[in-house]
Amino acid sequence: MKMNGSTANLNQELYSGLTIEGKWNKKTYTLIRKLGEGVTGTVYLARSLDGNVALKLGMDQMSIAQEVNVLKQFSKVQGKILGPCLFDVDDHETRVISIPFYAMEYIQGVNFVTFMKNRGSEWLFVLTVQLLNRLEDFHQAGWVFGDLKPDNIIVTSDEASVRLLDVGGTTKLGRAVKEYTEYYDRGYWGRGSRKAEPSYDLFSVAMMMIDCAYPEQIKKGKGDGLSQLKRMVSQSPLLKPFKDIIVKALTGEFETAGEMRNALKGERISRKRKPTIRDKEVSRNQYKKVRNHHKKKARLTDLLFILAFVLLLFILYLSISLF
Ligand SMILES: Nc1ncnc2c1ncn2[C@@H]1O[C@H](COP(=O)(O)OP(=O)(O)OP(=O)(O)O)[C@@H](O)[C@H]1O
Repeated sequence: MKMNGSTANLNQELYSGLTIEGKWNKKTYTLIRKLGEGVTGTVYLARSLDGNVALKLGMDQMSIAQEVNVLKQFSKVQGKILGPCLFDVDDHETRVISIPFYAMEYIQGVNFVTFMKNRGSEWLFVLTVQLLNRLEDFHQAGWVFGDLKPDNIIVTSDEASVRLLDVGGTTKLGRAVKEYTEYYDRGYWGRGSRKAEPSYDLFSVAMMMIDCAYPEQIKKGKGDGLSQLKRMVSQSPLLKPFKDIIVKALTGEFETAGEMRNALKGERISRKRKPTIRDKEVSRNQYKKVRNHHKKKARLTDLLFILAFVLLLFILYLSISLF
């Protein structure tokens, strides 16, 4: 990530251990450690009187205000968790500059792709379904997430649930996507426009699923991007069950996140119904067991029948010899 002049100035003013007090609301925050840095500012884990929070500090009043606006709008969407909760908005005054900041819910966990390391298709199914549910909430509230990438998708440490971070890229449906990362952008791969519509986010979901299957991001070749991506999808055992669904998301065939989620669920149901080689082996063994059991039973009945017959002959012989 490029660091501009103002981000460098900002970083000179901030360090772990520093306690800042908001100019207006007078709440204090002690910076614990840096969580990350984006184009619009730096995010710190900080301690407040109410517990730990994520504090985003920036140099540009306008971009911080825009992010705050988006977070405020999200909080109006009842009953849905769209982004992190917003707690406080204020300014930190130093001797030389004024640093606007906001405090939000600290979401603890690891990013989507890191979480998927050494995990199989079942986890990929569970997490992608959760992610699609989150995106569906966004779309239904009239937004496209836009800058969907592993860093912005956290799988929480407590209950492995998917949460979305960084509202900087969220764009109203129908407008041009505000912020994107080339690799996850369908325009870059020649697969459509940057118009904010659900299929824009679904392309990024497909790219992230591909990310989970390879240790490094794919380098885009010279030819047709789609053929290259399709090849990567078919070569991966992790992605095999979702192959057709990923390709559909790459080619914009799903209109909503719900459609993609239902396709994943449908695929899983049919996968469970199809007997696997192991299932077949188990039922073959069971069949052998039952057959042997029947054979043994038949042999015993034959033996009993012969014994009864011999006994009858013996009784007959005795009665003839006696009379
Ligand atoms: N609420 C939060 N809880 C936990 N970590 C967070 C939170 N918000 C941000 N982070 C961390 O801080 C990093 C920087 O976040 P930020 O939103 O500033 O920018 P970004 O997504 O990296 O980049 P850009 O500004 O270019 O979109 C994130 O990648 C994430 O690791």
